[in-house]
Amino acid sequence: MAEQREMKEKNPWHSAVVILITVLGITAIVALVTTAVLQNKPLLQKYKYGIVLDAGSSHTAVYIYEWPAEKENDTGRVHQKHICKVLGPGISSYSHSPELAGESLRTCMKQAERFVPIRRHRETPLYLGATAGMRLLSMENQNVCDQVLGSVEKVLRSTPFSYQGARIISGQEEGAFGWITINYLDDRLKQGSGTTGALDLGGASTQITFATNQEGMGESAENTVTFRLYGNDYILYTHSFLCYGKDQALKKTLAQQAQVGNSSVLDPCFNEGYSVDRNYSSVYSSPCIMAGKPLETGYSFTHIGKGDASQCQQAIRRIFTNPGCNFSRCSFNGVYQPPIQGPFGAFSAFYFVMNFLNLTSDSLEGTREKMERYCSTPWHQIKQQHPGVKEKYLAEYCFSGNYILSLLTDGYKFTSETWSTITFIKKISGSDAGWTLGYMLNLTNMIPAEAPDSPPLPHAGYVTLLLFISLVIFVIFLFSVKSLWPRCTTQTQII
Ligand SMILES: Nc1ncnc2c1ncn2[C@@H]1O[C@H](COP(=O)(O)OP(=O)(O)OP(=O)(O)O)[C@@H](O)[C@H]1O
Repeated sequence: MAEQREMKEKNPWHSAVVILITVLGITAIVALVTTAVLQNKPLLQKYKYGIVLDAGSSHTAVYIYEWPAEKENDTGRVHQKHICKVLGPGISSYSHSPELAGESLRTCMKQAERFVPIRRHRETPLYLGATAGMRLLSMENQNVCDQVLGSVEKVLRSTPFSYQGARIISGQEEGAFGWITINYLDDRLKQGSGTTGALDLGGASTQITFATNQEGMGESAENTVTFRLYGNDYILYTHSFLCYGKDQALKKTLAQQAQVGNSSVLDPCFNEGYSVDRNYSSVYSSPCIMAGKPLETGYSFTHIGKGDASQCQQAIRRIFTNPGCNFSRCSFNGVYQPPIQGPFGAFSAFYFVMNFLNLTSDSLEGTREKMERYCSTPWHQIKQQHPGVKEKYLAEYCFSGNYILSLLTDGYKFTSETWSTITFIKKISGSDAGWTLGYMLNLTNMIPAEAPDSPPLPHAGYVTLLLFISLVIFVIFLFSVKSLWPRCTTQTQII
C-alpha cells in the first residue's frame, strides 16, 4: 500500500496513461474489425455479355453468355445465361429464298435484346458460326451460300450489338472449340489436370477431338491442333467427318438400300409396322450421296420398317468406306486416328439419342441388347409408349442408336473396355456442351496463354491475417504495459 502510494506520488499520470492506451487499443481493434468487414463485403457485381449463333444444319440456336466484368481471365466464370432456339430449319435450308434465312433470326435477336441489359448492348460482341449444313451448301453452290450469309449478316448488323462477323467455321475449329468448351466448363484447363475428349454428333457432320502425346501426331498435320492455355501446352487430335452427322448418315444408309430401285425398301433400321412414301429426290439430292438415283424407277418408293438391330448395323457399316490406311492406324474412310485417350464427353445428338433410349450408363453389351429390344418393338407400340415425342425423332431412334453404336465401335474403335470412358452429356454447370462457348472464349482472348499471376493469399485471407496479427501485437503490448497497472490486492492488511 505504501509502495503503491509511493508509486502514484512518483508518477501521478500512470493510471491516466493506462486508460488512454486501453481506449486507443479498443478503438484500433474496432476500426480494424470494421475495415475487415467492409472490405470483405461483396461489391455490386457488373457483368459483360457475348452472343454466339450456332447456325447448324438442322437448326440455329442463339447463345447468350454472361461473365463478371472484373475477372475476365478466370476460368469457369463465363456461363450460359440464355439459349433461344430459332424456329424453322437451319439457314442452309433457305437456299431457294436466301432472304428468309436472316428473317428467321429476328425473334431470337429481339429476345437477346431483352436478356442483355441495354447499357451493355453496344459493347456486346455478336458472332455467327455456320457448320456442316453451310459447308455442304458452299460445295453445292457458292453463290447461293454467299447470299444466305449476306442475308443473315444484314439482320445481325441491324441489331444494337457489336456485330463481329458471320462465317462458316471449319470442321477442325468445330472439333477443337467443342473440346475447349467442355474442358473450360469442367475447370480442367486452369488446373492443368488431365483433359476430356470431345465427341460431337451433329445433323450433317461429326467430330472427334482428344489430347494426345506428341508421338505419331506428325503423321497427319491436318488432324493436329495445338493450344497453349493457362501455361499448359496441348496437342489435340481432331477430325470432322462431313456427311457423317446423324441426318446425312441416315440418308446414306437409306440411299444405299434403295439402290436396287424397287418400289419399296425394307429397312432394318426402322421399327416393324413403320411405312412412309418417300421421294427419291429427298434421299439422293444431298451432296453426301455419291451414287445417283437408280435408273428406271418411279418418282417415289415406300419406306417400310423391318426392325432388326443387327441387320441395321450391317447396313450402317457399309457407309464407312475402307480405302486402305496410309498411316500407322486409321478410324474409317482412310482417316488417321491415334489410339483413343479418354475420358470422353459425348454431346449433341450423342446425348439426345442415348438419353431417349435410356442408354447413358450402360455397358457396350447392355447397349447392344437394349437396341435389339427397341428395334424389334412394333411401331404402333413405340408411338403408344411415347405420345409426346416428335414423330420424326421417334421413327429414327432405332437407326440413330445403331448408328451411334457403329460409329463409336466400328468407326472410332471404342471397345467394351473403353466404352465406359464415355459420358453422355448435355450441359456442364448449366452451359450447353458444344463449340460456341470455346469459339467466343478464343475470339475474345478470354483464355490467356500463360497462367495469370495471382496474389499468394486470396483477399479474404489477407484481411483475416492482418486482423489476427494486429490482435496478437495488441495483446503482447497489453502484457508488456501490465507492470504499469495499479496493483490491487485483496489481502487484508493487518496493522
Ligand atoms: N430430342 C432429340 N432427339 C433426337 N434427335 C434430336 C433431338 N434434338 C435434336 N436432334 C437431332 O440431333 C442432330 C444434332 O443436332 P445439332 O443441333 O447438334 O446439329 P446441327 O448443329 O444442326 O448439325 P451440324 O453441327 O452437323 O451442322 C440433328 O439431326 C437434330 O435434328
